[in-house]
Amino acid sequence: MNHPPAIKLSHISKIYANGTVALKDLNLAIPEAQFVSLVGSSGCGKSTVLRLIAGLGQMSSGTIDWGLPAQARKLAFVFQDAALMPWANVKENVRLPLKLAKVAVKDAESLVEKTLALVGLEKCQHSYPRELSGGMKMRVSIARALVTQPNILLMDEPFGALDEITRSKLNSDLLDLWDQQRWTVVFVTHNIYEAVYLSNRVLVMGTNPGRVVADIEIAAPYPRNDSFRTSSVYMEYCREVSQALAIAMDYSNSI
Ligand SMILES: Nc1ncnc2c1ncn2[C@@H]1O[C@H](COP(=O)(O)OP(=O)(O)OP(=O)(O)O)[C@@H](O)[C@H]1O
Repeated sequence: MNHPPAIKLSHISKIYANGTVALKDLNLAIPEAQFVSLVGSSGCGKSTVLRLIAGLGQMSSGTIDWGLPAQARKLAFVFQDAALMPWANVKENVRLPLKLAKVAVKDAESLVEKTLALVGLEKCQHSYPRELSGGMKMRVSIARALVTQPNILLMDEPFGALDEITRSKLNSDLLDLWDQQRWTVVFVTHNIYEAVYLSNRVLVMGTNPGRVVADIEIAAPYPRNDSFRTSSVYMEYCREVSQALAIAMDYSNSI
């Protein structure tokens, strides 16, 4: 049976108030439970796409259609900056969205505990953000998104500020979680290696105006692990994405 896509963007354009044409006639269909990365040079409109999907801003034209009706759709957003509340400990930070959504205390408690365990934060649940490394802060930020039990996860360069080893560990942990939970993920990154490692599909965007110029399926099976990272198949996909990116940049520079 053919399911409708979880998210379908049709003929999306976005012109900001200052006249910047961030997106023009962007079309994109993301099936349910797919892990999709958006890569592209700075300013090509990756974050704009995520923000429009999240409903944070209005499109100038075009439509977004959803596989799930509004009441069943649960989106969560993870930003590069973990933006934790400094006065609250890890557990309180993770509980915050449930508090805002007025979830009953007992239900919230069990959801928070389950989520802390899921992302490996039980041991530091009483720590404050100032006591955490960048990687741990990002785990808290991911936990704060997952505690709402999303079915669509939007991630805007979540690991962009982390060192390579921490990024690589968080990539593996995120993929393990996705394997269990199968949210639909739209992941923005500048890092080709990260995009190929994580994704079912890598979409390369071109600039001026922002649009999708290449749609590359990463057909390697999951679960993926370090042996995938060191395989020739992986390197071949990285090369393919890198070439598509170079073509997109050349084209953008020539117009
Ligand atoms: N609020 C805004 N007002 C005016 N222009 C904006 C606004 N937000 C983004 N832009 C412009 O729209 C274009 C796309 O921006 P966007 O942040 O979506 O790109 P990006 O690909 O995510 O960039 P980066 O990789 O640097 O984060 C850029 O030219 C940017 O300067």
